This record gives sequence, C-alpha cells and structure tokens, in this order.
Amino acid sequence: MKLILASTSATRIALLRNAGIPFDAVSPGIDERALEAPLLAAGASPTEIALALARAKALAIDGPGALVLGGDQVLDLDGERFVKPADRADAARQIARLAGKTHRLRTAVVLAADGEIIWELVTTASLTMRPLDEGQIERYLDAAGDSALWSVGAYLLEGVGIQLFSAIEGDYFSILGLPLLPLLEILRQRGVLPS
Ligand SMILES: Nc1nc2c(ncn2[C@H]2C[C@H](O)[C@@H](COP(=O)(O)OP(=O)(O)OP(=O)(O)O)O2)c(=O)[nH]1
Repeated sequence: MKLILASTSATRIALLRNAGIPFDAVSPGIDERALEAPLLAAGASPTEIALALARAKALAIDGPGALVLGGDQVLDLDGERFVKPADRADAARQIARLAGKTHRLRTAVVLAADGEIIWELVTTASLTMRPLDEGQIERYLDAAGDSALWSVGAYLLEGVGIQLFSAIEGDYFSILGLPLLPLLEILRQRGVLPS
C-alpha cells in the first residue's frame, strides 16, 4: 500500500523519512486560513480546527489505491489559537504572550483512502515556558533566526527553542508535528510497513 503525505512541511517530511517510512509528499494546496474562518466564527475549539484542517489535507489529494496522510498543529493558550508568526516582531509578541505560562499543542493526523477517512487522532502536549523578559526574548530570536517562523510556537524544540522551557509533558514527535508511534502502528496494520 502506497502512502502520500499531503504536506509541504519540511519537519513532517523529515520525520517520516528518518523513520524509514516510504512515501511521496504532495502539497495539499488548501487555504488553511479560508478553511478555518467559518470554524472560528462558529466558536470551534483549537482541537476541532486542527482536526478539520488535517481532514481537509488528507481528502485534498486524489491517490487511488493509496493512503493519504494529513496533519495539522494548533497552539492553544487557554483556548486561544495561535498560528505561525508572520515575522520576527510577531514571534517576539507571541513568545511574550506564552512566557511564564503553560500552553498546549494540539496535533491532528488523519489517514484517508479513496476519499474516505479511515483513521484519525489528536494528541496534546503541554509545554511550560519560563518567564522571559524582552532582552531574553530578543537574544533567543537572535539565536533562532528564521527558524522561529517555521512553527506555530515560534520555537523548534530540537533546536535552541528548548531553552525557552521549564517543563514539557507529552509526545516529542507530536510536538514536532506527527505522533509517530500510533501512526507507525496503523501503517503496519494497513500494509504500508512490514509488521
Ligand atoms: N522542526 C520542528 N518543527 C515544528 C516544531 N513545532 C512545530 N513544528 C512544525 C511542524 C509543522 O510544519 C508546523 C505546524 O504547522 P502546520 O500544522 O500548519 O503545518 P505546515 O503548514 O507547516 O505544513 P502542512 O500544512 O502540513 O503542509 O510547525 C518543532 O518543535 N520543531
């Protein structure tokens, strides 16, 4: 069984490749902001938004006889949804909001086959950021460079982003963008990987 990753995420591509999972990556070509606008207007939770976007990505690719994997991650600060920062100033503002608090990353993954959803999962990780003053945030952004713009939280946990935190609970791979262990299990069950 062939696997298609409906994603442009370098992180998701690296996670699957490093895990030895055979796949092709295809851009899902969806407008996330347009898709989530009605959900936000209807008061959808960050988890509901992550799942809806992951579903849309998995269903956006027509892969006859293949499994299509869609993923989405939303940062949830007490119910408020954060998206990837647009620029350094946005990243600084976002980190100032998260500093000294615990936020959650809601990571949704969905598998579709022949236009039908056959499996989905949302995992939650809780990340407690240290209290940070403006100077500390600026020094972090100097060290992180553009990588602060690649993720919803303005940090890469496997990089200097780890210096922002005092505690983390949850699955490391989910924080990066894919809950690999449950995904590997379903891929074995579906014949993408040997058991
Ligand atoms: N390397 C790394 N990437 C992270 C980390 N936290 C989040 N990310 C990445 C994974 C995803 O690419 C991105 C989450 O945003 P989205 O779920 O909207 O995915 P994105 O738009 O990047 O790609 P996609 O929608 O899958 O084409 O942030 C981290 O700690 N390290």
